[in-house]
Amino acid sequence: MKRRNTSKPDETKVTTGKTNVANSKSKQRKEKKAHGLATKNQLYSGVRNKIILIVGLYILAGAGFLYWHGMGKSPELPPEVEEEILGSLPQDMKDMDLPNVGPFRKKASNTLLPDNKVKQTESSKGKKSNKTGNHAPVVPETTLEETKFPNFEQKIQNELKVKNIGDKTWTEVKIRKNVNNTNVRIYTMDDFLSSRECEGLMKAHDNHMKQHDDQGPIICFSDETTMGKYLEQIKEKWTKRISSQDWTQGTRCLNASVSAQLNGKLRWSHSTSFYPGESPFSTTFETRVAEQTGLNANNGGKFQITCYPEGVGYKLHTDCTEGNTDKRDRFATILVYLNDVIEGGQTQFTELGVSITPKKGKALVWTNMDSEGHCDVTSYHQASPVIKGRKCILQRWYYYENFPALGKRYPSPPLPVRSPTTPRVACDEFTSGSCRWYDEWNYDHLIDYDARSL
Ligand SMILES: O=C(O)CCC(=O)C(=O)O
Ligand SMILES: [Fe+2]
Repeated sequence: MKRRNTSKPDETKVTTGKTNVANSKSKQRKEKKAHGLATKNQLYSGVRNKIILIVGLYILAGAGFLYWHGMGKSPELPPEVEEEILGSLPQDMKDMDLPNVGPFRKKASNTLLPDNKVKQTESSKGKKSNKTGNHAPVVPETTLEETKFPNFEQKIQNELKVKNIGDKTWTEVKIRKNVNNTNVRIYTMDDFLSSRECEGLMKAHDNHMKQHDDQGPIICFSDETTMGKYLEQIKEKWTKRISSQDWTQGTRCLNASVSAQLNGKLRWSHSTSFYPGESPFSTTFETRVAEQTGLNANNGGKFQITCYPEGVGYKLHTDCTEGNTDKRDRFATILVYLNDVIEGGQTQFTELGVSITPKKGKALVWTNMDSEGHCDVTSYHQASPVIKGRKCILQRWYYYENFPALGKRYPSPPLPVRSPTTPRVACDEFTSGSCRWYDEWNYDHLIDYDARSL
């Protein structure tokens, strides 16, 4: 654009010169010369333009040909990527042939939930860490019969051993803060996922979200105080006082009608989950992870795609449970950025002074626990809010000690009563813009579930 503007005045000058020199022979000669030059220039530029046009057409035709023949496709990813990744995701776990795991095992739902109100959240006080991610593992009871999973193999994942393959190399991220002792190791690798894989995953997530378009979520809060803080933040748009009838009994979730009124007023990120074996991509990914990080596929849980809009981040948390005694906990996390973010959205390890900027295809892998299976609190991290653009990531958590139901879809809890496609929004640990929308339900919002884990 700029070039065209600067060259245009020069052309005008030549034309003006031509008309003003008509009476002088020398000027006429100059004029002829100038005219000749202009004609030659026109001729040259005509030829040049033609060449550019022909070369351009060839390039276009070549690109089209290559595209048609599948060049540039990542060999690992099948063509209908969004179908492959998420197309077959079951929306409802009712039909799945899974053992009855979790807190509902062998219990009728009427014996499960006491006549509790959300106010009664003493149970949550008993939690070891109130900053553990709301997606913290929901570990089914140990009595789960292993015979139901004949191929289950007990494995311990107590180390992260990154390996460079070809020109794909890991860089160890330097810890910038003085910490006395940390077991956290952080590595990054560019282009861990190809462009096509990243785009495919985002597209799959977006398409999956569209299926929920007409289904407003049910909104759950970790407790009433937290809810108060969120509502305070939107006080210009929300004046209603929440009373006990506004909750679904036995849960920390608002009922469907109040949730619907709140919908669109709070902001949140969106997560889509898929499980090992539900798509060819899951196998491609876990094989690549195993080869390049030593993280054993059998110790991996679900896969989670999360997209954050502007203004949304994710609270400061650990992926493992602080003070854990149970080693069925998240030893390591792998996170791949699926797109570039214009501004904001860094993954920040606050105790370690580390901040990673999202970059399409880049993987970030780190340890959350020590080699004995204790959660390391120096692994606290947060997603800083996206300032401009959108941020999408793929995450998978690898457990220190695996268990039979790891990486399997759990049967959904019966409460709140909802349609099979009703999503859930979890707002906890108040930090501006830390709510998350989930396409599946776990047990975190059930008062009784917390009480059981006391
Ligand atoms: O989005 C990020 O950068 C971090 C997300 C995260 O830590 C999590 O979801 O557990
Ligand atoms: Fe995390």
